[in-house]
Amino acid sequence: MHGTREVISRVPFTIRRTVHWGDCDPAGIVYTPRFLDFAVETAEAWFHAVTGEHWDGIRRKRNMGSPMVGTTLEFKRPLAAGDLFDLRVLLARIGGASYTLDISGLNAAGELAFRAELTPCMVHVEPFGAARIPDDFRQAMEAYKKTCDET
Ligand SMILES: CC(C)(COP(=O)(O)OP(=O)(O)OC[C@H]1O[C@@H](n2cnc3c(N)ncnc32)[C@H](O)[C@@H]1OP(=O)(O)O)[C@@H](O)C(=O)NCCC(=O)NCCSC(=O)c1cc(O)c2ccccc2c1O
Repeated sequence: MHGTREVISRVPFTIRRTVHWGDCDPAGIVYTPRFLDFAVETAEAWFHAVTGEHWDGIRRKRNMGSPMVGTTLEFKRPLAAGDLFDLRVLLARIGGASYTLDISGLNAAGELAFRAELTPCMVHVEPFGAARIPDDFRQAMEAYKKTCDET
């Protein structure tokens, strides 16, 4: 397949992606900062799929944002140009203002290539500050987490 990105599962939310030439360093394997891009792009798509709202929509309609307050990355196996890999999203925690996504990068053999934990925090833009996750988003996240936990 020469595709770039496609959603292959809604629960758990999973994106299949190709490693592009431009994702790689001169050694031909994915360059470290690209992994954070992969994870954040996936978090953006997950948020839209689960809440029905795009990040830009929360700014325009609710005067809110969702900046990251914490990230961790672990690298287990290299990915090379041309490789297909999956980004699978589990919702590890739903807090007051923040929540934590556990994103696994799985190679074509289904092995863990990398893992990212991302913690976005809901904020009000004006005046700027942390905000409780809105009830409709919270309900959607809880339903997603419950379905994943049961699967
Ligand atoms: C976001 C802040 C304003 C929060 O400040 P405050 O002091 O009020 O924070 P609290 O201590 O009360 O914590 C709130 C909440 O976050 C959890 N938390 C805080 N730090 C961490 C951490 N290091 N790891 C994990 N979790 C953390 C804390 O436990 C609380 O959670 P509860 O669930 O218990 O309520 C302030 O921190 C701030 O302004 N930070 C800077 C944010 C930033 O610049 N991020 C980096 C790049 S910007 C970005 O990523 C981004 C920006 C946007 O505008 C977006 C808009 C829309 C979508 C995505 C965006 C985006 O990704």
